[in-house]
Amino acid sequence: KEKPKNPWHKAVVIFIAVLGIIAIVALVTTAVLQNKPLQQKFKYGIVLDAGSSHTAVYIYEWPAEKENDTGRVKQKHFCQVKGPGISSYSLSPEQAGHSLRLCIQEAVLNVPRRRHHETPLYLGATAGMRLLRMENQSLCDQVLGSVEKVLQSTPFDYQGARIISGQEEGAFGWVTVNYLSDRLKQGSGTTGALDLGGASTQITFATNQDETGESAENTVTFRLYGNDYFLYTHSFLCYGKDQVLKLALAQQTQAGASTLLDPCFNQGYSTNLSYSSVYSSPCITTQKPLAAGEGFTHRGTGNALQCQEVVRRIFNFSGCTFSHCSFNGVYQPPLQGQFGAFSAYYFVMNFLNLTSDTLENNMEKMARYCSTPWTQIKQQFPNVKEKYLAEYCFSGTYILFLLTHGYNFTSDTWSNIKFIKKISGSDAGWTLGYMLNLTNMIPAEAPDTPPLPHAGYVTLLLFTSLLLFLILLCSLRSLWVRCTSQRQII
Ligand SMILES: Nc1ncnc2c1ncn2[C@@H]1O[C@H](COP(=O)(O)OP(=O)(O)O)[C@@H](O)[C@H]1O
Ligand SMILES: [Ca+2]
Repeated sequence: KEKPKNPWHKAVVIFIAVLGIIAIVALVTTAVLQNKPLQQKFKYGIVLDAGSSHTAVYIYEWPAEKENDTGRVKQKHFCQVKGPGISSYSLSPEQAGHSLRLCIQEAVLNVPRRRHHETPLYLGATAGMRLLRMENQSLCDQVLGSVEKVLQSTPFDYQGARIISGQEEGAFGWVTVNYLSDRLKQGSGTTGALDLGGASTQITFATNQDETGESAENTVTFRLYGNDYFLYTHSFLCYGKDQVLKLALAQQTQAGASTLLDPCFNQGYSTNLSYSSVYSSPCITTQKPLAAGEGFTHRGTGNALQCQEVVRRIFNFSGCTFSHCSFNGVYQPPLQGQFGAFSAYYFVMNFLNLTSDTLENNMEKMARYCSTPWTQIKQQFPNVKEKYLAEYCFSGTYILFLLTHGYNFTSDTWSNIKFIKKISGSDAGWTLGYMLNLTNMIPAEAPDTPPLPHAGYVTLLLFTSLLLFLILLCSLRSLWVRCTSQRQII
C-alpha cells in the first residue's frame, strides 16, 4: 500500500535548492562587487621640459588608488610651446613666462577642474639654461623669475621651476624608460638611456656596484621596489647637436675666411652665417678670428668621410685617467645591456631611416645622404623644416660617430640600441622620471601585494561556490531518493 505522498517533501526540497542557489549567487556577486575597483578616480601631474630649443608641457594621469603600482602613470596630453627655448629670451625675460601661456591654458582644460588644486606642476630647465647661467647669472634668474610668475598664477599646485643637473637629466631619463617598459618591478635586466638634446647629451645605464667606485660624480644609486640599482650616468654639456655644430663651425673658420666649404652639408647648400651666431655660445672657447669680417658664406660639399674627420676633431680621446673612458677624459665603464635612444637621436635617425639597420649599412646610407645634392633633398622633402633638413647630414654623422667612437658601441652591440620616441604611449625623456621621483610614486620597497590578485580571488570564489552548489545538489538528490524510496517500503 502506498504511503500517502507527503506533499511537503517536494516543496521542502525545491525550497532548499532555490535558497542554496540564491545564497551562492548572492555570495559571488557581493564578493565580486566588493572587490571591484571603486569609481576610477584619477590623479594628475604636470611637468614642463624647458629644453635649449623648445619647451614642452607633459600632463600625466594615473588611477588614484594604484599610484604605487609600477607602470600605471600614463602621458595624457602633450603641448609643444610655440617659439624657442626659454634661454633664448635672455634679452626679454618677460617673454619667457608669456610664451608658456597657451600650453598652460590647454593644461587647464585637460585636467578636471576639481583636481586642479591637487595637481603638482613642475618646470625643469636643461642645458640651454645651464649655458645661460654660465654666461650671465642675472639674466638666468630673470628668465626663471618670469617663468615662475606665470606658473604661480595657474590653478595648479605649483612646485617650483629650476635648472636640473645633467646627472638628474640622465638618471630620470633612465627611470622613465624602465618604468614605462615595466622593468623596475621584477628586478630583471634594465634598459640604458641615451638622450640627445640641442645643448647636451646624456648616457645612463645600470652597472655592477664595483664599477661605480672609480668616479663618484658619474654614479647614481636608486632603491626602487626593493631593488638596488647602481647607475653610471654622464651628461656632456655642449655635445647636444646644435652646440656641437657650432663647435664644428668654429673649428673650420679659425682662418677667418669669407667662405667655408663644409663636407657636412649637402652639395649646393649655401647660406650666410654671422660669426657671432657661432662664437657667442659659451661652448666655444676659441676666440673669433681677428681677420674675420661680420660673417661668412657656409657652403656644402657633401662628403661623409671628410665630415667624419670634421666631427672627429670635436672629440678628445687623449688623457684618460680612469680604467676606461668614453671621450674628453670622462670615465665610462663597459657598456651593458639594451639601450633606448630618444629625443634628437630618434628625430634624426628616424628621418634618415637608420633606426633598424646594421652599423655598416647605416654608414653607407649616411654617405649616400650626405652626397645627395641639396636641390634634390629639398625636392624630396618639401615639408621638412629647412633648418632640420640642412643639418641631417651633420647630425647623422655626429650621432654615428658619438655612439661608436664616443661611447664604444661596435657593429656587434649596435643592435642593442633601439631608437624610440614613445613607450606604451608616453614620450621617452626625463620628465616622467622626474615627476615619479618628486611625488614618491616609485617606493623604495615593493608595496605588499594582496595574497591573490582580484581575478584569482574571484576564480577561487566561483570554484568554491560551484563545489558548494554540487554538494547541495547531491545532498538534495539523496534526500529526494530517500523520500521517494520510503513510499516503496510500505
Ligand atoms: N622633428 C625634429 N627633427 C630634427 N630635430 C629635432 C626635431 N624636433 C626637435 N629637434 C631637435 O632636438 C633637439 C631637442 O633638444 P632640447 O631637448 O630642446 O635640448 P636640451 O635637451 O639640450 O636642452 C634640438 O636640437 C631640436 O632642434
Ligand atoms: Ca632635452
